[in-house]
Amino acid sequence: MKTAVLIGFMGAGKTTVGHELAELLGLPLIDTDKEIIRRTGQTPGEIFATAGEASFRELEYTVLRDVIHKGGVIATGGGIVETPGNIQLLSEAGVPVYYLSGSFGQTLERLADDDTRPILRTKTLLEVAALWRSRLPKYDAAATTTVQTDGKTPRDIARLIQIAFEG
Ligand SMILES: Nc1ncnc2c1ncn2[C@@H]1O[C@H](COP(=O)(O)OP(=O)(O)OP(=O)(O)O)[C@@H](O)[C@H]1O
Ligand SMILES: O=C(O)C1=C[C@@H](O)[C@@H](O)[C@H](O)C1
Ligand SMILES: [Mg+2]
Repeated sequence: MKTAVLIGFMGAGKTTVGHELAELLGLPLIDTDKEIIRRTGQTPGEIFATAGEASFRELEYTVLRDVIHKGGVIATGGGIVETPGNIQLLSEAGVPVYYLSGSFGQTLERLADDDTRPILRTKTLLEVAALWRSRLPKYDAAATTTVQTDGKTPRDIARLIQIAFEG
């Protein structure tokens, strides 16, 4: 079965676009955050608060390693590029990796009323901006294709990816 991976910052739309893309491609959707919840019974927020971020990153690596060869649309967590082992898994698998790239303002605006991201709950805006700056080159390096998302609906974005994927 074919595989397409979505990466990008929190709020980029990986989960939302992932649903649309999976439907368009007729593939299952695997969301690494949801898979972690399924396996542990805890949300990312709960794991960050109890076991800590390092434990969450280990779980995230294990999930990506387990699913990368299964086939399907893989919507990753925003911090997937923080673990070098994940970058290696993606590059060794040789699968297309789509980076959902938008402006800082539009991306974070989508999460204004959302308190489920532990990183946004515990960091100041300046710290989130610093995280954004430090992550952009990592998304760029891990991606095989960058998709601009500002002003586009999730369906539009999924269609653009479908065209690139079916090439
Ligand atoms: N292109 C878009 N246009 C408008 N709203 C969007 C778009 N993409 C996502 N959203 C909205 O933004 C919010 C965050 O989207 P989503 O959960 O898909 O982000 P994510 O990239 O999966 O984030 P995370 O890294 O935290 O998992 C949701 O409320 C979603 O409906
Ligand atoms: O950007 C991040 O580091 C995160 C994004 C979410 O998808 C979750 O994976 C978790 O909240 C951490
Ligand atoms: Mg998501």
